[in-house]
Amino acid sequence: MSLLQLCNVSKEYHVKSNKRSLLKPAPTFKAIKQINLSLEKGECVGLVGESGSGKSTLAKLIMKLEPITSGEIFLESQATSGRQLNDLALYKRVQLVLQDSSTALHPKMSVKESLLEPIKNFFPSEKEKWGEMLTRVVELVDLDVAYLTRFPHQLSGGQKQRVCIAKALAVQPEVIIFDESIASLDYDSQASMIKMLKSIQEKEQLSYLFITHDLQSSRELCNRIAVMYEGEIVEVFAQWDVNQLKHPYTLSLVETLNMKVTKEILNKDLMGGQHE
Ligand SMILES: Nc1ncnc2c1ncn2[C@@H]1O[C@H](COP(=O)(O)OP(=O)(O)OP(=O)(O)O)[C@@H](O)[C@H]1O
Repeated sequence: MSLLQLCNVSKEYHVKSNKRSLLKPAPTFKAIKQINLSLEKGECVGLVGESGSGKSTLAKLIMKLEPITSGEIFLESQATSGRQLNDLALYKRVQLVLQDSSTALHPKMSVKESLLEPIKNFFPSEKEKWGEMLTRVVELVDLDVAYLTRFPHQLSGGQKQRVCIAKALAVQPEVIIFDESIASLDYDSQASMIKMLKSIQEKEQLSYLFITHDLQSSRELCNRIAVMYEGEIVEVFAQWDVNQLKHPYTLSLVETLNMKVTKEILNKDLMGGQHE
């Protein structure tokens, strides 16, 4: 069985309606429709889709931040729903890194305090190793030790994001879900972040679910890409071969990406020309 497996997962939200009748059931909106998806050990799966397609909802369902309407999510062979797996046991194995590091970090906690928090919570009986665990995550995310005494407002967006990733790594999970975690960074910072995430993944044999609306970043990082459209996974692919892609939305994404890449190459050529 896969490390993480989603089987026929659906999520419906109740919709507020002015014309509610007591005789009819409250109207619902299907945000996630019968999704099947697996993540193997050491694999990175990209979840790509337009805004509102249901990517974050899926992350929330995996993290049990919202209840599933139907279907089941398994961590190895264990169902995560109900009381079968408590929240702490789930968070020990699966961590979520969000886009907005400002809300994820306590403004009055130094970087060191923020990083020690998950270490103390998840390894309470290993006090003698806390220092070692802290050094390990700081090194993994390539964060200068000088930043340990700083507070979030004294860090750049990229540095804050590194702290958030270090916090997730501190738990020593098996799976990390990145929900648009690098989307707010500029192009160069995104590129160095991707390189770092790739190296961490290889070193730690981690599995990633990388949620993004940017196909370029997932192309560099992911083994497989699952494309979401209106609450459904419409295509999963591993080969970047346009001839093998079927869904019109995937094709339009790849076309936009190719246009972007061509534009970047042209821009680079132009810049090169100017320097000569
Ligand atoms: N708590 C909620 N109640 C009702 N509808 C919701 C709720 N949360 C999300 N939705 C709806 O579910 C759909 C999917 O939302 P979701 O946030 O998962 O999309 P997304 O693909 O992550 O979008 P984005 O890329 O913009 O973050 C949207 O139409 C959204 O309005």
